[in-house]
Amino acid sequence: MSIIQKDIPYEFKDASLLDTRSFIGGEWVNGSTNKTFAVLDPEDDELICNVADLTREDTKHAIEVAHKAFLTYRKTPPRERRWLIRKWSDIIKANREDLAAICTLELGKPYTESLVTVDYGTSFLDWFETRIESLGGETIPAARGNNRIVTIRQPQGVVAAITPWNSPIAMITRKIGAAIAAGNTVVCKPAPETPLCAIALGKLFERAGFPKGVFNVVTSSAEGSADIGAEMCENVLVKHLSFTGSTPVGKFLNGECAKSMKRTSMELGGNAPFIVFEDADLDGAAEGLITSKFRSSGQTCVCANRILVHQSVIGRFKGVLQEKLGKSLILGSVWDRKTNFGPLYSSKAVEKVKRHLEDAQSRGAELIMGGIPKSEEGKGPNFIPPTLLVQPKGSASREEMAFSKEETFGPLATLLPFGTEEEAIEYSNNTEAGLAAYFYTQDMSRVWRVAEALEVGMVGVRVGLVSACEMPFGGVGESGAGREGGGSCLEEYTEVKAITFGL
Ligand SMILES: NC(=O)c1ccc[n+]([C@@H]2O[C@H](COP(=O)([O-])OP(=O)(O)OC[C@H]3O[C@@H](n4cnc5c(N)ncnc54)[C@H](O)[C@@H]3O)[C@@H](O)[C@H]2O)c1
Ligand SMILES: O=CCCC(=O)O
Repeated sequence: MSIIQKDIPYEFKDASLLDTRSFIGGEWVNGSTNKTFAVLDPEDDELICNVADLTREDTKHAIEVAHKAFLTYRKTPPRERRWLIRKWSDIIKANREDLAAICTLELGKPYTESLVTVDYGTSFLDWFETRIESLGGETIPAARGNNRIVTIRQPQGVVAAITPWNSPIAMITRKIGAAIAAGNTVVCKPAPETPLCAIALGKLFERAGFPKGVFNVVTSSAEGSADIGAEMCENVLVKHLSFTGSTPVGKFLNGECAKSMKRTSMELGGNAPFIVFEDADLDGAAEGLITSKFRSSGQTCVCANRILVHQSVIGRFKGVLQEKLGKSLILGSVWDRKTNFGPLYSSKAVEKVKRHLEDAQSRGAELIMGGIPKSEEGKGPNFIPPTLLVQPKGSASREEMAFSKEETFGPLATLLPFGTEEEAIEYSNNTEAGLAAYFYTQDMSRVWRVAEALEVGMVGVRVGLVSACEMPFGGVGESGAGREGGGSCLEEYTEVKAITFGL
């Protein structure tokens, strides 16, 4: 019997991937209190199912189980770990469509886009697999002639992972895959809005043949998350907290972990500038902006948020963008294969976009297309169409606009005119965040100058998408610390041990 309490236009090939229980030590459990929390469909806010709401005690148990598993899993030879990661990836690929459907159901992401998300998620596992056997140390010439120094890399132990709703497959494979590939065990708390993808990944993990307790999923309600986070930060068996989510929560958890000097990886919020210089290819820049701004309906940490267009081309750029927006974004049911633009994940998200839109308009920005639909014309309670505004030259200071100070996390693009390169860089860097930045120019010396001047972890030059498993993903400033993916992806989850030999 399906756990889904509503009708959806999709038939699962393997309905056993859908479960409402947590996964601890290879067992599927309801938690000590048998309490549950509701998971809603963002397309209509209807109930999908009720999922096990675990407690701090349950989390403590999961950490102990993961620790016990670590004591043997850490000895698993690299080649064996490699085959296990490969098998997990292959099994996910074989269940690609069902997993995408689960993502569509709980995140409201259009089905075709969810397929891309599954592929993005498995790309990390495939990448980690290639790195496992070369995760070695170094030989260091010793100043004392009768000494020899070598380093080895060892896994850390239990890694606690906390993940967000906005990318419920890739944010799990990106951190958990790396931790497990490096020989650690994991307890993961997925976001309360999207626990079903994490549960399904647990089911597929189980089938890959890993020892019990290597990957554990602890589901919890929004109200219970702080308690689970407290256990993860305070339990001495946890050696590393890997968090992806908002900056305020990340700062808090980082502070808690500092009390026991736990290692942390913090992938936090962004506020990406997107600059179109006067010599840019406007077609390419408009396409890049659509990708960067409207991917996942604007709900990614690397989405363009502050869009600067040189004052001499802003009129032409607006026209090109408007035309391309009308052609490339297809709104409709998230189950329709043609749809590539869906609702926001919740009414909370709608409220924020509305606040940013009203704020921009109150400061003089002109609405060109989109806007908040009236309830009778909307495609569901959480739907906002691609919305474009232009700030006329000379009106209120752009630094005061709400989106200049915090990420909108929605499909709202306000074009801001600028005059000089220095002005564009100054505005771009005028934020506590520092995750991604994008710019379009044809001038090679400007490419280097601007790329070096932007205070961020990732720069896109003439591209609207930088995310890729082989690129080190992460930010500076309040966007976090540490990198996921890229060349040092597994090193993040190891400790270096130096061994000095006397001859
Ligand atoms: N830098 C990146 O790689 C990256 C990737 C995706 C999302 N993000 C950021 O994530 C944010 C959106 O995600 P969100 O709204 O789910 O963020 P959030 O911080 O509200 O929640 C993230 C996770 O933390 C949990 N959580 C919340 N309070 C907690 C606490 N006190 N203790 C323990 N866990 C707690 C939530 O339940 C969820 O699982 C955006 O700011 C976005 O930019 C960053
Ligand atoms: O939202 C943040 C992650 C999205 C990505 O990896 O591109």
